[in-house]
Amino acid sequence: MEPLLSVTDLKAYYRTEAYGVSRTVRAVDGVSFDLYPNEIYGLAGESSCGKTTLIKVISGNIKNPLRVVDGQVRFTAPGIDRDLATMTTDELRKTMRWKRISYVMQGSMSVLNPVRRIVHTFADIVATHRGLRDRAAFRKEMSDHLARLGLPSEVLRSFPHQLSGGMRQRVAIALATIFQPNLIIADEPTTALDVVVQRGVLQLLKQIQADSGNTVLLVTHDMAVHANVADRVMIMYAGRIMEEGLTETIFQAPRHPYTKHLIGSLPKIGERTARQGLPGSPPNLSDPPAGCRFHPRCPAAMDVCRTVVPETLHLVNRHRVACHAVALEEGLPVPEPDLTAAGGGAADPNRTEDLR
Ligand SMILES: Nc1ncnc2c1ncn2[C@@H]1O[C@H](COP(=O)(O)OP(=O)(O)OP(=O)(O)O)[C@@H](O)[C@H]1O
Repeated sequence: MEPLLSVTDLKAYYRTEAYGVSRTVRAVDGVSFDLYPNEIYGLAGESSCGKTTLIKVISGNIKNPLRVVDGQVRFTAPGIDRDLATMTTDELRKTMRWKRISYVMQGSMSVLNPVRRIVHTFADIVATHRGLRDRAAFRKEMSDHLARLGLPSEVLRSFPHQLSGGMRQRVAIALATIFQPNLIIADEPTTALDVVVQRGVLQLLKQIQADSGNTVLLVTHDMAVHANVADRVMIMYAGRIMEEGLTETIFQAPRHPYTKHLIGSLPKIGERTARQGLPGSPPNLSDPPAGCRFHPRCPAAMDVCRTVVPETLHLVNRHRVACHAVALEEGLPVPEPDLTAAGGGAADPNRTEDLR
């Protein structure tokens, strides 16, 4: 099957200037992955690992100081085959936003206007992106759409503040699916909600995906959400992909030490002792460590990890992992440490690269 979205060697950097000193933050640094029709793909990783930057690029929200430095974001669906990284913001807004790619974010108030009834927000979006002639037909269409999602049509007459947080988030999902987009990007969609409400919202996302056969890119740091909802999961750390695989593989047989740590830190029922955190914090991406970016925190780090960027290994069952220790476990050749690399990232091929 052909991917809906094929991201190839994407590099997206922030270039900032303060007190005459310029800094380049390598937030997404050589990322490649494919999203297929009819799947929920989970994107996981701690704060600052580059999740938001990656979805900014995919959703066409590229503004100064963010720049796409290299790579492709190819979107292929009936009637369209384009590299999103080369499209202008205006073109993306007119041809892709809502109709092809829609976006559900944490706390829906940013999409629901607090001083307007919900029906008006729906009408604005439809008027802008499809045109709105017959108001009665529009109301019927919206009521039917909400009914399909199990939502009462009365919400259309409400103001956002009259609804609970969970209901607002369901309305935001309804809004994002009006035009049956090929891709729904859900960015921490349940993070602000309590666990019971969270379950209902995730159930709705799953139901929509199953009914329409579209693709959901689910972005959250919460591994428990991925375990419950995603078909495949990708783990990012410091702007790079550490591991990707089917959800059951990632949770039952993780290979990368970082993935093992993320899964090991999930609470278990009946457990009374506190879980051990991983010492240290994600690196400063304007001066990332050489070699594997996880090596300063990795319990399995070897000399080679400090100087040579690990290649991505392709294991069975669509499982990918970038780790020298895993290569060793697999009996694959592991490079010698690069003795010419002098700390601070000199062995990182991207360090000499400048913004184009
Ligand atoms: N506008 C900006 N200017 C400079 N650096 C930025 C900017 N926005 C983000 N960054 C940096 O880019 C890196 C990746 O950030 P990003 O927000 O993509 O991570 P994230 O995984 O989404 O984290 P979070 O869950 O906290 O949003 C971080 O080092 C962050 O400090």
